[in-house]
Amino acid sequence: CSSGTRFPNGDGTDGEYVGFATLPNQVHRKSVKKGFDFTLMVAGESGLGKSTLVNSLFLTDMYRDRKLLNAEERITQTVEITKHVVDIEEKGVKLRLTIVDTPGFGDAVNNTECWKPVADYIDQQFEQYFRDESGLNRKNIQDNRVHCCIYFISPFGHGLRPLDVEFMRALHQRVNIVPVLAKADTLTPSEVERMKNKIREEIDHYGIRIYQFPECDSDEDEEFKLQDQALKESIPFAVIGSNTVVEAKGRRVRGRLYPWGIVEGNAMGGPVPAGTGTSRTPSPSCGPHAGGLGRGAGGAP
Ligand SMILES: Nc1nc2c(ncn2[C@@H]2O[C@H](COP(=O)(O)OP(=O)(O)OP(=O)(O)O)[C@@H](O)[C@H]2O)c(=O)[nH]1
Repeated sequence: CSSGTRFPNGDGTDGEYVGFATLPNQVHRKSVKKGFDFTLMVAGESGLGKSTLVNSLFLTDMYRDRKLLNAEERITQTVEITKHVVDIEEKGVKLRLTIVDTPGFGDAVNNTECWKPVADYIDQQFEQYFRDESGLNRKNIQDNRVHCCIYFISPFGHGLRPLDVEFMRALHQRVNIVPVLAKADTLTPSEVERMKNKIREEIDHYGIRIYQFPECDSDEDEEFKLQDQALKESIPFAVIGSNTVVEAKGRRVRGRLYPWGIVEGNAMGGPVPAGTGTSRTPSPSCGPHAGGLGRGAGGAP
């Protein structure tokens, strides 16, 4: 027995079916029309390339308000929590993406509770959303809750620093943390692997709860399952950011130009040998495979 009804068209043919079976379609249509809100936060020690990566991820100059000459110079130190909003549309689906850039910590003489302003900011957004949801006008609530925090870990240490542990432990109950190994172009592939292992061990050891990717559906095909597995195993992702566009083999790419070659900073390319060295570029740099292969036969810095 079905509760649905088929409304006939004017010409006597069967019309649109209306019943609860159409609910998923209705919800889908409504959500697509309304668009989605997503807020991404970047946090971590000062100078690890947070602002740069945000800029390179979205292929835009999110810091154009900073009054300096060009994009590279405009990335100056972030001294307060700043918010940038971009409206993105892909195949008719709208996304209002908010990036929250937080001041890097570690510069001050006393770094005690340096995580506090960030934790307070996240709490305030929750409280605002809760207030809006409890209010009368619930139709047009702006969701500013922080959905994800990309946490930058220094490539220059030997794993997590005490401040990293403190910071992530202060945030892990509040937000989904995705740890990344910053400036991966400064490490060789084996160094990247070693650092990743160390960081994974320490995350476990200190009981830090990072974001867990959802389980893959059992009916997915094998290739997808393997990709999914590789993605999960490559956490913390190694990342490389760049604000400058460089030319490599006739292609203009966002990358970092070194005396021995180019490290491509976008999630797009394969190897782009440049100059006389046999350097290679990681591909893709913003994803799990970013291995930081910047050092070529031309010599390390
Ligand atoms: N080698 C290398 N350098 C990078 C990378 N990303 C950024 N940089 C450089 O690192 C410096 C600091 O970058 P920012 O993006 O300002 O760093 P931040 O983490 O936002 O710094 P704060 O504003 O102090 O929090 C700049 O000179 C960047 O050009 C990277 O992937 N590799």
